Amino acid sequence: MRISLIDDYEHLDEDVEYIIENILQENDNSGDFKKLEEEFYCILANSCDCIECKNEKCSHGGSYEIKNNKLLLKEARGCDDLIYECNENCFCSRSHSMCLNKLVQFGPHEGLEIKKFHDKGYGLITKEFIPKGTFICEYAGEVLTKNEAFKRDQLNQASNKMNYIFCLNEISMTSKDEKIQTFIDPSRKGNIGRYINHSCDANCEIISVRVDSIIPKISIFAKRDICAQQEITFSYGDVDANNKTKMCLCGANICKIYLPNISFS
Ligand SMILES: C[S@@+](CC[C@H](N)C(=O)[O-])C[C@H]1O[C@@H](n2cnc3c(N)ncnc32)[C@H](O)[C@@H]1O
Repeated sequence: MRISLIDDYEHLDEDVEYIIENILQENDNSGDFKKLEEEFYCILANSCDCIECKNEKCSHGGSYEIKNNKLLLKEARGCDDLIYECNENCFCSRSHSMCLNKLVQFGPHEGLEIKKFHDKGYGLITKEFIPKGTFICEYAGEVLTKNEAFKRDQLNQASNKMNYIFCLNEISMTSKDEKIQTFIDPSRKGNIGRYINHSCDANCEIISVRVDSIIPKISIFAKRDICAQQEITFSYGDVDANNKTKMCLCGANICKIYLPNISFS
């Protein structure tokens, strides 16, 4: 755990454990778990040796920029750009020099609040104005194997429970045909991100950010300005034509009527 990560949020429900970063699921003695465990504890070796990581010249740089004294996601960044933040192995960390490539690793935005909605359970709102490009929080929980995610999803569906499992799909850099899938479940152990509801006209987007692990951090950024008291939302994905089970209650004009389900393909 990084000492610099500050997260003072709490769950309202005592049955849910508050964790500030992803943790690995329990060992189920499967081969898939062994592989996931290796990835989870593998440290990324791509450290930079900049005196000051101020811009694209840093091997990690170019994704964030300072606007009105705030470090925000850069407007002009390419959609396919992967974000690797500087980490403890970088020269900037040892020398405590200027670094603009550290954001997600410091923890969630302040001023978020869990609010009870009458129709869709809890949701997350902001007490203050949030400018476009602000990092809101990570969607942190248990990192699962695909098999475990599938099993938990089946149980959730059978008991008509809320679904918290998120599947992040990334295209491999080495083979375009290969998909990298990361399954995060904050239903039993998670952070403040677990309260973010879906909207068909979401004000936030998901961006994968890596700091010192191969496992990406599912990071939620504001994709437009968000006013005080507004609900924070992101899109859970596309609605699967063969799995229209839950009604979407986002209330957007462009609502697609059904809530997207997790896709395992
Ligand atoms: C990640 S949780 C979000 C937080 C959740 N509302 C709670 O009370 O903890 C996802 C679940 O919230 C509910 N939900 C999220 N967005 C929704 C929406 N737009 N319409 C209806 N229900 C929604 C669904 O039950 C979904 O399975």
